[in-house]
Amino acid sequence: MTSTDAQTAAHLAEQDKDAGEILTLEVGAMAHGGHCVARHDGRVIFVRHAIPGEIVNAAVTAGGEDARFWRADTVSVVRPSEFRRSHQWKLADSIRAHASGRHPVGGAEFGHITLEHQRRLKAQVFRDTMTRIGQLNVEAQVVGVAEDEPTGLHWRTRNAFSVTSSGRLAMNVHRSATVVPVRNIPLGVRQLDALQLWDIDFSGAGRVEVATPGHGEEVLVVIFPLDAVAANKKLLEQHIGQWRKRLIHLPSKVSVVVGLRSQQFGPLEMIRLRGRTWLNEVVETEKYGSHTFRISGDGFWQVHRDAPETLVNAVMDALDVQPGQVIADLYGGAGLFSKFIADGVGEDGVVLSVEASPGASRDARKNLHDTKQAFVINGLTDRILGSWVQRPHAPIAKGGLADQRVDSVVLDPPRAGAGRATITRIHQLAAEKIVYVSCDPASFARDTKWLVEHGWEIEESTIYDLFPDTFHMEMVTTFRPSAALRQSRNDA
Ligand SMILES: C[S@@+](CC[C@H](N)C(=O)[O-])C[C@H]1O[C@@H](n2cnc3c(N)ncnc32)[C@H](O)[C@@H]1O
Repeated sequence: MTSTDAQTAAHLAEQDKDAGEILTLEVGAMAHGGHCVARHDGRVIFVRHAIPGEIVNAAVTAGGEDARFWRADTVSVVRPSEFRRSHQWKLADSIRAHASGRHPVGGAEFGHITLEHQRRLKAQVFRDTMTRIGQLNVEAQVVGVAEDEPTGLHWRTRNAFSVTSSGRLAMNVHRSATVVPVRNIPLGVRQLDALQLWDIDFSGAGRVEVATPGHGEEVLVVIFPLDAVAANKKLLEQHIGQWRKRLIHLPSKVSVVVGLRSQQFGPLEMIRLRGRTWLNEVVETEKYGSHTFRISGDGFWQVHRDAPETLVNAVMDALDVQPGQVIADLYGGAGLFSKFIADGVGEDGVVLSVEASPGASRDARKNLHDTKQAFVINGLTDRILGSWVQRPHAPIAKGGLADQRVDSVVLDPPRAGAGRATITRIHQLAAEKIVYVSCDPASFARDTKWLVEHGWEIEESTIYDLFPDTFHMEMVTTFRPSAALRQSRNDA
């Protein structure tokens, strides 16, 4: 143990009586979540900021006699991997952070690994997760975005910040409420750093979200007040007055709103401080044309600057849309896929875009208003599917399918996946094809297992590296009915 490692042990032990012990570990495979699996005295330890095959000194960050497993952060490397490089972001670099007596911020846990090897590890994590949870052997290739820098930096168009007690933008330490002020975001698009939001005092805010589209100059800043501020009208007004003054010097293309939300999926009340409550996102593809989308302050949008184009191409290629088809776009957001699918099915076809958030559904209605074949249905996927399955003869506006059969289903659920009930209902639609867009291998593996139990087979699966320098990945997978499922449908 070096003297720096000893300092690390001391500062960790101050915060958690079980933590702080420095262990020398030979680390094994990368697991889902961005940590390598190691063993010490018969105990499993999840080690972050390491690379499979390395020997590292790691400081225990969560321990305890009764814990099923411990967690540890690499603080120095005894035998480095040939794929190790110096971390791209000082505040997220575990080795430099612990050497200066603090924890690294979360969000760039693969920054110490060469981009090529990050992608190999993502393929391995996907394969292992599919075997362990999905009980299936699936190989998928990892495809990067062609324009990505070899460093894996400068791609995030959506960035969320905590706020320090003195009002500065900050990032959270992994699994912790501890915040670290930031003065740049290396993973963010360059336009974000240029705004210098770090110099602004956001006192009174609990969170600040910044949307900086990959293509264009518009920016939307959403300030979420602390609960105590949101609950006190006079205090809120005071802070709004201060934020308005402090943000006055920002370029004219920067819109700022205050966001107040009372419940998940409830509408976001937006108080406009300057500019608009939404921005435009332009999606240009060579094969499927271009569209502009209006995205409000609380609306979901794919995070990598080139993710919308990449996923539209992948989903449209997988669907192979034909004129006149009926296609369900579940978890449809602001209508990204629905808009391109609507072009493909044409006026004789139907697109059913299902989305739970009222704000995103409002955006979807605006984005799809000139396509009469597209219907935006606001509600929970599970409930809408239940209604389609039970009342297929009812008109679409009354919760039915107007007697039409769904040809293909696209689903792009949040990280938690779709869940068993929703998967069963999707199966009951008896479509010819399911295209599943997933950002989480574990929930995807679980949902796949249920689809396979219902008789579906994977035709093709591709992993898109839309989150470089992090452990996250995006999968697009096409499922087809197996021969047995087809037979049982014919027999029915
Ligand atoms: C990963 S995003 C995908 C959005 C869209 N496909 C896109 O690419 O822009 C998931 C979306 O599902 C919505 N959502 C989450 N849970 C839902 C549910 N149970 N039913 C319907 N929509 C849901 C979220 O509001 C979000 O817009």
